[in-house]
Amino acid sequence: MKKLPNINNTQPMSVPKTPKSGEKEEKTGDKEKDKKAELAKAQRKTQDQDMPRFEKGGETEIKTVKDSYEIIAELGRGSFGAVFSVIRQSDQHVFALKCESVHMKRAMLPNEATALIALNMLKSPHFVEMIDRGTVENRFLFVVMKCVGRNLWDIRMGLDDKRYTLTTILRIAEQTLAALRDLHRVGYLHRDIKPPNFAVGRDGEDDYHTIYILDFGLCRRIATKGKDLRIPRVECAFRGTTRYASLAAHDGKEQSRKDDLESWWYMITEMINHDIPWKQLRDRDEVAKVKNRLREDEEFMKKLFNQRCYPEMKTILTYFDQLEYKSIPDYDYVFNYIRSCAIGNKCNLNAPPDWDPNAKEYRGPVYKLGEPYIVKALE
Ligand SMILES: Nc1ncnc2c1ncn2[C@@H]1O[C@H](COP(=O)(O)OP(=O)(O)OP(=O)(O)O)[C@@H](O)[C@H]1O
Repeated sequence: MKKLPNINNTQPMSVPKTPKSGEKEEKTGDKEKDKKAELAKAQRKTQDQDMPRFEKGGETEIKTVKDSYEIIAELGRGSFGAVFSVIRQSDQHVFALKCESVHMKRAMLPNEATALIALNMLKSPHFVEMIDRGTVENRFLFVVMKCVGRNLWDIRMGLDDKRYTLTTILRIAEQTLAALRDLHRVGYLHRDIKPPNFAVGRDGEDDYHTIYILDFGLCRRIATKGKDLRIPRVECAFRGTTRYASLAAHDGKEQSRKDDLESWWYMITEMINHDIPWKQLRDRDEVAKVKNRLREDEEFMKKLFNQRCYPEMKTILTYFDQLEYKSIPDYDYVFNYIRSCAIGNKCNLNAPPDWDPNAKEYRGPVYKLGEPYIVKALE
């Protein structure tokens, strides 16, 4: 086996402990559950066998018509398959290679690749560039894209007390909001907004303070040429992750831009309060009940925030709740409340983010106000 180069910047990623993304968690009896679990285990085994086997020697290179890529390390493994760091042989640049077994019941990677192509038409600092794609016959599909660093869940789990500072949270809020706005501008919904699906640039690189949006396996195209929004389906299967799912997703309704934003609100709320009241709950209906209580019981919400950012976060949630399926959210309005939260709490916005405490100052992308919703170049 070839000697592998040492890639200092590539950090292995642990599997996030957040609830996993799901499609349809049906309520079934014990026997049926066991049968399903066994089937899933068998399917998982086949999928695992389909993945590149670079560690056992031999399989270190993946070829496409454009180039060839040497596998260096495994970055993550999930329900979909696996992500590896690779070196492009023509120029020795590092990229990430995301693989999905051809034996998946429902292929997600082709959807992700189509979305990435559309996203790359807009030069957003929060999108990773997809540079290549291909198939290894009868085993796996793959896409080659920019390699990023740790995700927002893993970073938090590695901090003292597992807590971000408020300054970092508000920077995260600002960048992830901009990422969502840009995604929606290209005509896509994400439908699985959660901390593991955002990652920062790689340590030591210029973009270490930039946050990227990842994992478009569940995303859905909502806009097409000349048409802003698809007609909503009457009933939809659950898509997303229970902890961060919007109330509409809980109700089996068609999701739209407002639902990604509602998930974003739960994600930021969890960071501000170091917790979320429905964290321990597994039943989706029980989780929805607590999310509803947040709206109905002012004291419950006040207590949750313990004064920190309460007025701003409450205003933002009230605004999201007023939006309809077809509404184009006012992202700048939300950003202004995030900024006012930073000013009210005397945050030093020049401070570096918690994942880079030794940096002189913050150098992430700043939120741009007044971005047109319809992007002319994409029309
Ligand atoms: N471009 C990339 N560069 C570096 N690491 C990446 C990249 N894309 C994904 N990863 C890492 O690989 C892991 C899995 O990736 P991703 O979230 O895309 O897959 P997933 O399994 O579909 O997600 P889920 O956990 O929702 O099932 C994550 O830990 C993520 O941080």
